[in-house]
Amino acid sequence: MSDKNTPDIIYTKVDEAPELASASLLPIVRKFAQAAGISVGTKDISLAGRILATFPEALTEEQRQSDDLAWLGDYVKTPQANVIKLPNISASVPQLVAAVRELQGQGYALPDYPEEPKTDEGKAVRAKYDSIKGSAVNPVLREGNSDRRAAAAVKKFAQNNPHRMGEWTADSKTRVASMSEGDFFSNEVSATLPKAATAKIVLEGADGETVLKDGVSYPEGTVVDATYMSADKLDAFLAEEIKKTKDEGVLFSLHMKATMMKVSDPIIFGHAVKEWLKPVFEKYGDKMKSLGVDPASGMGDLLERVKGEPEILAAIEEVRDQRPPMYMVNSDKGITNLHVPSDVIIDASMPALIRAGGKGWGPDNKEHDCVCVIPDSSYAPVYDATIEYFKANGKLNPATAGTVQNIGLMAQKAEEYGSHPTTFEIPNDGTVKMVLDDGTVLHSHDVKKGDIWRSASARKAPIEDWVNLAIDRQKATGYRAIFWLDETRAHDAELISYVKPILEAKGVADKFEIMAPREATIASLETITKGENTIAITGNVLRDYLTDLFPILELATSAKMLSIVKLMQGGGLFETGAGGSAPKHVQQLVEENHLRWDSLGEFCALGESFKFFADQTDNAKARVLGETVETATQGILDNDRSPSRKVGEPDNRASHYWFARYWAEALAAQGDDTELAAEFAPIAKALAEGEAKIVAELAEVQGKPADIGGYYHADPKKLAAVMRPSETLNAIIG
Ligand SMILES: NC(=O)C1=CN([C@@H]2O[C@H](COP(=O)(O)OP(=O)(O)OC[C@H]3O[C@@H](n4cnc5c(N)ncnc54)[C@H](OP(=O)(O)O)[C@@H]3O)[C@@H](O)[C@H]2O)C=CC1
Ligand SMILES: O=C(O)CCC(=O)C(=O)O
Ligand SMILES: [Mg+2]
Repeated sequence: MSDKNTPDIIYTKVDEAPELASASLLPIVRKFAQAAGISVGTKDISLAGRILATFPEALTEEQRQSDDLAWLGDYVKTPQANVIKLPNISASVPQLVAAVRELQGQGYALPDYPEEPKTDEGKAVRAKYDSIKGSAVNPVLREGNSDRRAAAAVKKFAQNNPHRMGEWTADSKTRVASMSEGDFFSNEVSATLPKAATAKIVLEGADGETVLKDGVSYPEGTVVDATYMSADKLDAFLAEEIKKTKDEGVLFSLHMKATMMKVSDPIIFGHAVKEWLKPVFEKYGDKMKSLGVDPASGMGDLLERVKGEPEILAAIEEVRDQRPPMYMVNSDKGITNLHVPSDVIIDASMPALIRAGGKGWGPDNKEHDCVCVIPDSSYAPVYDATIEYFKANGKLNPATAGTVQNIGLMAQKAEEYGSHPTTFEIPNDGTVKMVLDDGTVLHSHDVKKGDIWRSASARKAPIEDWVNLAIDRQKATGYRAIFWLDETRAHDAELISYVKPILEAKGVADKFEIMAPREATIASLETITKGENTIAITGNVLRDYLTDLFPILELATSAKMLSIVKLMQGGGLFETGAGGSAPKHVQQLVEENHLRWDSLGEFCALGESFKFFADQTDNAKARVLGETVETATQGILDNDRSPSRKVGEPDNRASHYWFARYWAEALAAQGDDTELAAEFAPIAKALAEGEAKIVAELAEVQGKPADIGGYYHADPKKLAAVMRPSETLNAIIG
């Protein structure tokens, strides 16, 4: 736990593009922070780091690694917590397996990921790996609710420099398809617990009672939901949509969140793989099972396992001809939507498609309209309404559009994103019951084998904190404020029972509207189309979806978002942007030594973190650092120093040079702290004088492959060499 040796600010060590960027940015941050006596430490929450921390018994003394995630999980519950959280990989099974292989290849004697463990030992290893899988980091750190918005300067920049938007036309065939019955939305029941309780989840079937989960405890006032998705209805829906898509002559696409919804969504993804290849599974199902095929791991894994089976491969080819063309992840490499469950992630994929005018890439390497299959209908109406709005009104104009900010209920594993431990693929027909310790049957559903049943919950303290945060933000901005809650949905109705009395008690009920997601989407689009602003006050899933959707439409990317998590115990967690770890960017760096990652999210978080530190500790220098970070960020925008997407043009590393330079110049120019001004004047001068040389040194390395010594577990020396190629800059930063 934290003690006097705990660094003042924790900067997380993560994966993929943001970790590459850190190799260049962090030395700069440390140098500047040091001048104010602020230490910046790192904690490793990367996928590889978490794997190594989980298997100390398999490693040598030198190879062992501390469990930094567990440490951070405690630290975020302390009032002094100050964490800059970069995006990390939420691993699907294929990614987890690849990371283990890479580490084994580097000499770490880790056990293989057991596909179908039979022994107790195998099952224990599997359970450990499963705890690393999916979204295993964010829910642990997010001990507060979410406040995501574009900083005023960022929004202004986007309006003055509008990005390209694809055209929307009324005759677009793009549409959203969701289940109309049998899904999580239709089957949901919800109740608020009048007193603290412990629950047991059981399945009563023909051969007695099976305990699915015991000892789930909830404090008083928790909203507890239960629901299920019918496997039969899901399959029928998928079959129907595959057929309709073929008739409509557009691309078939499936959009899931298999990372964050790590139990339910890979299963649903697996149903889609099975339905797509139905004739193959009917004929060769047993053979494929014996080869270890698990549809939930995707078509990529499946093809790898059947590559020695010409008959099965021929059958797969034959099916392809009967199917509609599929939305592609990489049409050059033949990677489809159904290859890997974590390749197409709904929060990023749907906005990108919408921004492109409803287009996705087909197998012919051309853009086409798409059917967007989002099986559960709880949140699909947001995308459906957006698409219909643009079909009717044409694309959004980023030069004039207002902004949609978000206040999201997130703390303490709120709602669906905390439901993995209480999600089950039902083993036999029967009745699932949620039974409280006083014998009350809280919820009950008749289910069939293969149905996906889950319970989600939201606690009282986070809900109240969320409503109060919304009241604060509305007061600070005066914007139109909408709670995206559907009074006809069981869970939302319970939340509304919390929301209304708080608004009334505070005398602000007239400042807020409550609308179902579809109506709220239309109202928000109408508001921003007029150039006005609105705050979307949402649950956890819509927090995630909307903070990619609106930024991608308004700013071209969610990487530039300010993303603050005001921790409920007083600390601050500063997320860097609202997007992910951009795997494609790593490929580009490795192939042509160009990193197009934009660190604007890091810059925004850094400024907030310094200012928060200043407030907590009365460290006036920290405030100056925070304010000058903002000036530097503004300089990056005003002077167009953000990274380019193309090799040969300034990239992430060059943007860091400019960030350091503008930051040093701002520190040298300010009058609040003469010591800092004196210290940074010569640094600013050296950076300015070295400009031509530094820019040339950074440009020179591009265009050739770069070796970083690993994808999931890069070699720190090689990484530093690649990411800090300018001797002149390094000499100044040290
Ligand atoms: N907070 C967190 O920890 C989060 C983690 N993730 C994880 O990230 C991984 C990838 O997720 P995915 O859904 O593909 O989402 P990403 O946001 O990583 O990728 C979508 C696209 O957005 C663009 N992009 C995102 N961030 C930046 C940036 N800083 N600078 C420039 N462009 C950017 C890139 O577009 P282009 O390629 O066109 O340049 C990128 O390909 C997954 O493992 C996921 O689990 C996802 C979301 C949040
Ligand atoms: O934790 C994850 O897997 C993704 C988180 C995410 O997408 C978000 O918070 O915006
Ligand atoms: Mg997201």
